[in-house]
Amino acid sequence: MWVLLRSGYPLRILLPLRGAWMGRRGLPRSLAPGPPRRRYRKEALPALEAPVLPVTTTEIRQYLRARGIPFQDGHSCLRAPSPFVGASKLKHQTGAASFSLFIDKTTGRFLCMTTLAEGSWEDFQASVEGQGGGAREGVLLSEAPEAEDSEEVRRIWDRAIPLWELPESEEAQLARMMFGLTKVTDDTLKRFSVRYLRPARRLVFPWFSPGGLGLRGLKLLGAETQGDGVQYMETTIPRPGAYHNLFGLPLISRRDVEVVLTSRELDSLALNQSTGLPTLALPRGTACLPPALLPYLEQFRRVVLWLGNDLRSWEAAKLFARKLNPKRCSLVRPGDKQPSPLEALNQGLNLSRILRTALPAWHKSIVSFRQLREEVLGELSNVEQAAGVRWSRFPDLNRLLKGHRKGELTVFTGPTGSGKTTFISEYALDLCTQGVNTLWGSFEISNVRLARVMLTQFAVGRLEEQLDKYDEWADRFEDLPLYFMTFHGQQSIRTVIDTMQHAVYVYDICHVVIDNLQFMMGHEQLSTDRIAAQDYIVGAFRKFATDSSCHVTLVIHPRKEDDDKELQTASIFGSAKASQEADNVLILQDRKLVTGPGKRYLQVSKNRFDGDVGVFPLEFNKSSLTFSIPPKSKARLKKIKDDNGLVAKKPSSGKKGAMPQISETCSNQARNPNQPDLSKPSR
Ligand SMILES: Nc1ncnc2c1ncn2[C@@H]1O[C@H](COP(=O)(O)OP(=O)(O)OP(=O)(O)O)[C@@H](O)[C@H]1O
Repeated sequence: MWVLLRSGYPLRILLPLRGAWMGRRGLPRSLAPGPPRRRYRKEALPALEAPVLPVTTTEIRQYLRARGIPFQDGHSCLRAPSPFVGASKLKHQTGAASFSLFIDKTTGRFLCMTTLAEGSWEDFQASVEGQGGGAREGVLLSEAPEAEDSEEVRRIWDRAIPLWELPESEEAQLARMMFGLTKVTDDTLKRFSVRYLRPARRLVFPWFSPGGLGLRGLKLLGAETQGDGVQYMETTIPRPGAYHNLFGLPLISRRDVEVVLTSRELDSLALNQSTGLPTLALPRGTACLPPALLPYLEQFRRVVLWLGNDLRSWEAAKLFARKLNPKRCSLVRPGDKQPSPLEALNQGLNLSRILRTALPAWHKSIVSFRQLREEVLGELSNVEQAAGVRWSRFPDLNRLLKGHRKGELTVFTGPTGSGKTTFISEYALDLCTQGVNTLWGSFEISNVRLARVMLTQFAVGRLEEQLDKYDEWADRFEDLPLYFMTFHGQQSIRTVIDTMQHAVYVYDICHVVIDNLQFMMGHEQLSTDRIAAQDYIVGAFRKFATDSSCHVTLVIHPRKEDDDKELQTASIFGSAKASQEADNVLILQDRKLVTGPGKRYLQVSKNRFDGDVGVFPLEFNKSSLTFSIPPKSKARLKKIKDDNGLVAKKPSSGKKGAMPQISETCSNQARNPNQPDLSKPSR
């Protein structure tokens, strides 16, 4: 089901389907709603062919002033009287309550807190100008819970019971141990209305509609021991993309001016119990902070983010603070003495004291080492995490690049028709399956074709021969945090960057793939114009990557060279700017060193992170369209050039004309325990 967002931006999202989730995610079939069902909803609105220019805060203000609508400036939203509240009701609202419409300063999307009507900036304008009938009913484009979901929610909620009411105390003890709740009191569980679903052994966290309008959804949490630790599994109704529960909201009073944000419901329980402070848990943890939640956080003058105990949580906290307005945010830094709130409670630490160590998120333009020293220590003591997300299908890429890091620019090139799109699709899919929110800009091939390639790679096999499995794979695929720009053909760089910025704000995108740069070059005839245009575009992507803390992978065609020559960094079309600006340069080589049909090798010719460069072979599998080498055939990996098996440090990488550096062997590499079994779905 492809639903177009009416945001004015050419973005399409893949929405996960419901129906199959229960059995699939481990709940007993007795509770599952039967066989997978597909429900198609008509597209809310026709596709927008031409992208609409994004709205700015200044334009929103000007519009409100021109229409005589009073407004107040907030942290991330503007507040105004809601046109969706009837005149009679409005009369009863006084003070701040009468300004119940929240307009997101970045996107112009609005939410009326009284009627829960929501929509885009264009919808708001249409309503003000007397054409917005739908919004007045409070259902405009809002995700009203579907009847089937409501039934499911009700059925599960009714079957779940409070933990302390479990008849067998042994069972209750076991459940508390599994979820680390031994120190969380019944009182706390009661306050937050947490229940337990016995047959599925899941904790159940409710999502109540604001204003006491009933139960809107649920999150079910399972726990399994894994080695020394516990692995948690989450399921939400509705699906994650529509599950906008700020857990703990009913306990917040209008007068609260401080809040602690956590990434898990369990952490909120621990924090609230030991500090008595208002706490809210984000619905999807560190994965994203949907702007739809921002209006609910406007009332707080101070927001403390305590998201977890790893570097990823720390990165997420910094990103979320940008959206919330860094000036009101403080961040609890992960560390030995500062684990997650629940762990802190269980270790008998003083949570209030930890909160007092929270660092301000806002930095002046000039900082001293004093402000950076903790951050540097964090990176040094978490070397693995600082190296980024590791590929599960490409251990050789991990060996050379160490991982995929935010804020970097990767330039990728290879001969025409060599399989660049096919490779980069699998490289990005691999990261996406590990929770890296990804945005694709495919200007050459249509999104349908690209999605087909990706789905084949995801399923690691030809789906045309097993259409009965299509729904199962497509359902899993839809759950990935994957978005596509709907551009096709030539586009202006400004429009593309605007769309990327919008996607970072709305979907917390961490990786953008642009295939390929030539589609932003316009129609300059002279080669000097073309080179200048390319330099400008590369500079714009570089700046975006740094400013947005987002990784950009940019495909660039090589310049025309002799067919039998290998490509090098200098073969990238244009001046040396692309390779200078890039943090990583990857080249898909298809000649000379490896021969035979389907054989390619990937060369890392620049690596700014730690300088390791080298090459490794890729074997194309025509039926699954994958390049990743199945673990079993690793022994077949060839030593390509290097005689001593050492990794070369970059002597001249990134410089014009740099030659491929010494390669390395990779035959006996241990399998990453996190690497999914490619014969099975990864989730
Ligand atoms: N190693 C390979 N061996 C044989 N066929 C391949 C290989 N890699 C990709 N292909 C196939 O070749 C075709 C072109 O691949 P792809 O579009 O990925 O190339 P590209 O380098 O991106 O092309 P372009 O230069 O036009 O952008 C696809 O049908 C793909 O399945």
